[in-house]
Amino acid sequence: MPHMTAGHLLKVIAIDDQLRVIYEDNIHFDKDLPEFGTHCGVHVHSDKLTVTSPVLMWVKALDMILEKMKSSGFNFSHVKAISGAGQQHGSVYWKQGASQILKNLSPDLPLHQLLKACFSVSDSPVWMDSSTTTQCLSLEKAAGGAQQLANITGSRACERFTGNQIAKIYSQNPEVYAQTERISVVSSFAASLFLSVYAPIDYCDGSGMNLLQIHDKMWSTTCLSACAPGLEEKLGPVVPSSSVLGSLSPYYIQRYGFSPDCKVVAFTGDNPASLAGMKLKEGDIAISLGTSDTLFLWIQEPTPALEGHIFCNPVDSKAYMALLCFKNGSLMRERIRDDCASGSWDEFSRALKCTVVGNNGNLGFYFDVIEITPEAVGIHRFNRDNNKVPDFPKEVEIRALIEGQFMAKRIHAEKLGYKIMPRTRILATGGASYNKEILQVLSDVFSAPVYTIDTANSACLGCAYRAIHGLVAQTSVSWVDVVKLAPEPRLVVTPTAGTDQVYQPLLKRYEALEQKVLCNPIPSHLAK
Ligand SMILES: Nc1ncnc2c1ncn2[C@@H]1O[C@H](COP(=O)(O)OP(=O)(O)O)[C@@H](O)[C@H]1O
Ligand SMILES: O=C(CO)[C@@H](O)[C@H](O)COP(=O)(O)O
Repeated sequence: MPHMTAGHLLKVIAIDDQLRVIYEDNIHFDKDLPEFGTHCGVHVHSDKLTVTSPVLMWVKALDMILEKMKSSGFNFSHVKAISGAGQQHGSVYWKQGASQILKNLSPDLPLHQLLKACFSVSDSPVWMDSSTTTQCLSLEKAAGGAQQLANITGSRACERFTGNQIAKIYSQNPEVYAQTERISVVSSFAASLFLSVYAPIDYCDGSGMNLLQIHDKMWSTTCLSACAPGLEEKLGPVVPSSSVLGSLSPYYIQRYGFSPDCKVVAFTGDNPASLAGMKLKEGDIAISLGTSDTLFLWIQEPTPALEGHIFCNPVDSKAYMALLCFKNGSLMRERIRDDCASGSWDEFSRALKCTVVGNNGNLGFYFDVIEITPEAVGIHRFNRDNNKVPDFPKEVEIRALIEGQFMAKRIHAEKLGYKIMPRTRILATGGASYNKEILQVLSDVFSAPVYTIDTANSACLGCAYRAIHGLVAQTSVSWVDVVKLAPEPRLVVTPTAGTDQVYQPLLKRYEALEQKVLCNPIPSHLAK
């Protein structure tokens, strides 16, 4: 059961009926599709706030990965269902007439040639974009304030959320908006490619738009009309995340040999998909260390706040998930790795091993790009006396980065009401969860054991499980039954004895220093 997710890679996993992974591969946007000139899959524009990806790059990556599967001899005819995930909040703008082209795809040609003329916006805004502050302010005003908007949609207005991105396109280019017949999020866009008709947005990814009422799962008319006219029609319906959307398009049956019985199950966001892939239980805390770092929890009763987000739950339509997003994740770690560890993860890990827990009181904040949690930018280093210092020795810098990233996660999770208990398990995923030394710091800072699943690619795996769930969700088979054969998370590290005493005072200091960093004005060229 293949399925797709888009970060700076397009990935695929296929599993068999015992939930064993039988195929896994990816396309690296920068390396495999250099003609699009992206860095980490995106273009950062000169204002440093606008961040986009070429939509045709995503389409071509899908062509490439399917061709790779075909040449490796993958048997497409056995696939019963496809589901997938995409980075959250990013959006795709289909031009008037695109639905007709989509319906009549010739199996002789690759998708990127067939769909060339289908998009009214060729560079899709992605989750890293933070250029819509004006639109956020007016949306909060229209909803009766930031908290009120959070009560309705699960989040206060956020620059990257799709409603604000649409509002920006409408206000700057009303003619482009008028030429758009349908707006998809990245996940529903990918599902549309497999269906050859526009796919509905699922409840869960819909909750990352500042447009959906998370309680009754209907579009909010107040929010829609505050963003752009006629928006409901361009967004189409929303559906439960486990819905079967329809059968796979004949294009794939003829070109790759899929079965005509293969179903497409609703696609969703990458973080919700990870929640599914990790078999999260109540009380667990999931930390994804991907391009962005995210922390999420399964919750029953949503209490939206000004910080963090509440999304509908991807596997239980009565439940929710809470999420915190940290923008300076892997790319920040890579930058410090390149500056302080000659570009080698091994050298980076050695530095973590040879430095002491608590870093002798040295603390750092590392935000190359404007951070989401907390809202701050720049690199700020403090010695044990809380004095700002211009630099640290290389090993100290590496530990300060990793300890700082995890202290921020613990502090902000606790602000959301999360309490670390003796039975707390941290489930780690994403590219950096391959790194045991990084996970040891995570375990020490949280004073809790860290588990991983066999693939760091939990979003992809979660969608394979969701594909099976979609097929049986109409019957009485529950999610828990569907994933019962899936391997249990594996214990990787436990907290080093005595570290809690070291981190308790450091966490207090970090929280106080964070306030100082916030107070520093954001440089005017980066001001939101
Ligand atoms: N051994 C490692 N140590 C730390 N980070 C790593 C290691 N291997 C890969 N990574 C990081 O993982 C990131 C990719 O994570 P991934 O979860 O695949 O990304 P995405 O969020 O785009 O799906 C890379 O940017 C890289 O920095
Ligand atoms: O904006 C968020 C969550 O709110 C991000 O987590 C995106 O969903 C992008 O994910 P990655 O590319 O880091 O996987």
